[in-house]
Amino acid sequence: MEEFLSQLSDTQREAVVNFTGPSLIIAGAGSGKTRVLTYRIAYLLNQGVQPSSILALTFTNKAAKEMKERIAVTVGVAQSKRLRMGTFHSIFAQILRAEADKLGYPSSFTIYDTTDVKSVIKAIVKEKKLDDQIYKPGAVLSRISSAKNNLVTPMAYRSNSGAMSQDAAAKMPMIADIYTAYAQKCYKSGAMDFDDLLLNTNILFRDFPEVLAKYQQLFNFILVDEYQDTNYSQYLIVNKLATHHKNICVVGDDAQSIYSFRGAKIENILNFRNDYPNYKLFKLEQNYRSTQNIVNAANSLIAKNKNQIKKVSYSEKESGDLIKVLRAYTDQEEGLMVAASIHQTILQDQATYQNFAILYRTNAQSRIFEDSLRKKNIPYKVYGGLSFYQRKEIKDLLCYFRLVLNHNDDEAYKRVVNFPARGIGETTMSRVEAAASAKGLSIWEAALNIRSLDSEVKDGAARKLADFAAIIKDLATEIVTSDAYNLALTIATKSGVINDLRMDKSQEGTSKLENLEALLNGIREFVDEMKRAEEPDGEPTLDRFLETVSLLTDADKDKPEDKNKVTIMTIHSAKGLEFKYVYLVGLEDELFPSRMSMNTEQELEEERRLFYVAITRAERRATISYALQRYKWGTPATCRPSRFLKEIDEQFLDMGDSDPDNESNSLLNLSTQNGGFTKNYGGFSNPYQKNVPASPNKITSTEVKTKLPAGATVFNEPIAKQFVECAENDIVEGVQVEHERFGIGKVITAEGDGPNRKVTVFFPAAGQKTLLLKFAKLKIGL
Ligand SMILES: Nc1ncnc2c1ncn2[C@@H]1O[C@H](COP(=O)(O)OP(=O)(O)OP(=O)(O)O)[C@@H](O)[C@H]1O
Repeated sequence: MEEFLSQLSDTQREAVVNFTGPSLIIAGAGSGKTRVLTYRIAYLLNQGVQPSSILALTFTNKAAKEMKERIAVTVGVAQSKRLRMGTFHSIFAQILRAEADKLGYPSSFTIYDTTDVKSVIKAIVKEKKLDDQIYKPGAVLSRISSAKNNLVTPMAYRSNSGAMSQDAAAKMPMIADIYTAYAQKCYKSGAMDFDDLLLNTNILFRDFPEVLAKYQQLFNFILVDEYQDTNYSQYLIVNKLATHHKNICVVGDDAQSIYSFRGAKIENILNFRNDYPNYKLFKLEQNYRSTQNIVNAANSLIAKNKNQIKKVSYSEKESGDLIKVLRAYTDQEEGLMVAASIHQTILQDQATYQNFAILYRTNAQSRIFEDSLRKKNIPYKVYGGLSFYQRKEIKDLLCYFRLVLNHNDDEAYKRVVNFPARGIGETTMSRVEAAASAKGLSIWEAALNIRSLDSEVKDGAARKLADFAAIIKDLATEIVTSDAYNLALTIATKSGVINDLRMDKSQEGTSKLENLEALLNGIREFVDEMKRAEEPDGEPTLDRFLETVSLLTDADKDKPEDKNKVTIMTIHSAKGLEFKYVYLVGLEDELFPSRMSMNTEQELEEERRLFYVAITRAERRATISYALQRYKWGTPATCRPSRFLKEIDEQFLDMGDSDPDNESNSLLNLSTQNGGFTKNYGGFSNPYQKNVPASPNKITSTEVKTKLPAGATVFNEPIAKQFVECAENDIVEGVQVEHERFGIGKVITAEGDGPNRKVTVFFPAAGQKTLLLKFAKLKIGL
C-alpha cells in the first residue's frame, strides 16, 4: 500500500486517504484525477471496506474497466470485481432490471438506441398527421430528452409554462402530445431510452422509499468522476443515495464542463459546497501531462471565462514548444498541412501513429483529414462514425435477439417481421400498427389477435403473422437453457437470417455474413470473459450482452486492431484522453466557436471550455490550424480566424509559418491579389492580423479572377511559361493546367482514361474543382 501511495504527490495523497464525509476534488486538466480516484478506491478496499458497498460512477465504460484493472493490480481481482463501477446508465440499468416489476416493466426491458427512438417519434408524427418538416425526429428528441433530464414527466410537461412557451416559440406546440404518446409507446413496448434509465431511477427512488433505503444502506462510499458534466437527473440520484452515509466524493474540473447541450449542469459542481457545507476541498493543480507552454496557453484562454472556481494550473515539465499556428488558404490545404506535419513529426521524433490526434468541433470536418491522411498512407481511425452495431445486418440480428427476449418490443418487431421475406407486406403491417395504436396494445399483441381487431386483414396474412409469432415463441423457449452465444447462434440460424445472407453471393452479401460472424464471435468472447471473471451479479445471458452493446459510448468502441493509428475525433469525444501530439483544426469563427453557440456569454464560455479541453489533451506539442476559405454547401466561403486565437496569450504561440511575409510552409504561395481570400477581419489585432494577406484589389469569392499577375508563383513553383493543348492522359497529378474560366491551377488527383478522365484541380482563383476532361478543355503548362 505504501508503495502505491508513494506514486502520488502530497496533495493527491491527501485526497486519497481522507475518505470519509463529503469531498470535493477540483482537479485541473492532467492533474491526475483518474489516478486519485483509482487509488482512493484501492485505499478504501485496503482499509477493509466491502467492495460491494462502493459505488463508482465514471463517464465511459472504458474508464471504469481501466480503473478496475488498475485496482485489481493493487488489491487483487477478487476484490476489484465486486465493485459497483461503471457509467450512470449501466449501473442504474442494472438496478432498474432488479426492481423493474415495481415500475411495471419486464426485467428484460429493451434499451432503445437513438435510431429506435427516432423511428418511434417518426411514427407518432405520422399518426398525428403533423408536418414532418417541422417535427423532425432529432428536434423532437432533443425536447423530450431535455424534459426527462430535468425530471419533467409527460404529465408535468403540459403544466410547465416554460417548456410550453418554448415549444410555441419554436412553432412546435404539439411536443407535449408527442411526448405523451412516445412515453406510452415505450411503456407498452417494455422499452426505455437512455434518458429513461435516469428518469425511472429517480421515479423508483421517489415512489419506493424502501428501495431507496436499501441502496442508501448498501452504498457506503459513492465516488463520481467528471462531476462537472452530470445533469440534474444524475445529480438527484447521487444526492439521494448519499444522504445516509454522506461519504460522497466528487471529482471534476469546472473548466472542462462541455456537455450542457446534453443537459449537464456546471452548477452541480459549483454548488457542491452548498449541498454539503462541511465538505473537504482538495485542489489538484499540478498538471503532469503537458508542457508549460501548453498549460499556460490553456490557462490564458480559460481566464477569459467569468464563471469558474479559482485554481492555478501549472506544469513543472519543460517549457516545450510554442503552440504552432498553421494558416491554410483552403480547408483542403489545411488537411494536407496537418498530414504533412504528422508525417514530418513521425520521421523527426520517431513517434508512432497512436501518438497523434486530430480534434475538431464537428464531425463533418473529418472527411478532409481522412482524405489527406489516406494520401500520405497514414493509418487513422475516426471516432463516432457509424458504429458496427448500427450496420443493417447487425442491427437486424440484434432486433431478433430483442424480440425473442421481449416480444412487446415494437421497434424490433417492425424491423424483422418481414426479414427474411415472409410475404408480410406493408399493408398488413400498417393495419396491425393501427390496431395496436387504437387498442393501446403492442404490435406483438395486436398481431396475435389481428383477425378480431381488423376484419379486413385476410386469413392468409393473419396466418403468416401467426407463423412468425410461432418462430419467436419457439426461440424464446431456449432462453432458460442457453448462454448468450448458443442462444444467439440458434436465433441467427432458426430465424433464417444466416441462410438468407448465404444465398446472397454478392461481395456485399459475403461481407455482411462476415459481420454477423464477427458479432457472434464477439458474443462468444463476452460469454468467455464473464465466465472467467465470475462476475457476482450476473450470468452471461443474451440480455446482458444486449445491455452492454446498448450502453457503449464512443470511447468504448475502440478495437484492438486500431491501436496504432492516428485518432480523428470531435473534442467532445476526446474528453479524458491524452496524446503526445494534438492538432486542433478548423479554428475559425462560426466553426469554433460554433455558429450555434455564439449567441450568449454562457454559450461562448462553454466553447472556451471546449478549447481548453482540446489543448490540454496534448502532452508534448499542440498545433492549431485554420483555413481562410472553406466549402459550405458546395460553394467556397471565406472564413475568419477564431476569436479564441486572439484570446490566447501571444507569448505562447508560434505564428511563424502563418506570417504572410514568410509563407514557406504553405503549399500555396499565392500572390496578394488572389481572389476569394480577402475578408474583412473585423479589426482583429495580433496575433493573426499580421497573417492576413494585404489585398489591394478586393475580390469576393463569387468574383473569380482568372489571371495571376506576372511573376506570381503557384505551389511554390514558377508558373509555366505557356499552356498548350494535350492528350487527356497527359494531365497527371502535379502538373499545372489552365482552364478558360478558372485560370491556372495544379492537378491534385487524376483518374480514368481518355475523355472520361476525371481530374481534381486546385485553382488559386476559384478553389478546388473536379472536372471531366470530356467537358473541360484544359491546357497543360510547359
Ligand atoms: N503524481 C504523479 N506523478 C507523475 N505523473 C502523474 C501523477 N499523477 C498523474 N500523473 C500522470 O499525468 C497524466 C494525467 O493524469 P490523469 O489522466 O489521471 O489526469 P486527469 O486529471 O484525469 O486529466 P483530465 O481531466 O485532463 O482528463 C497521466 O499520464 C498520469 O499518469
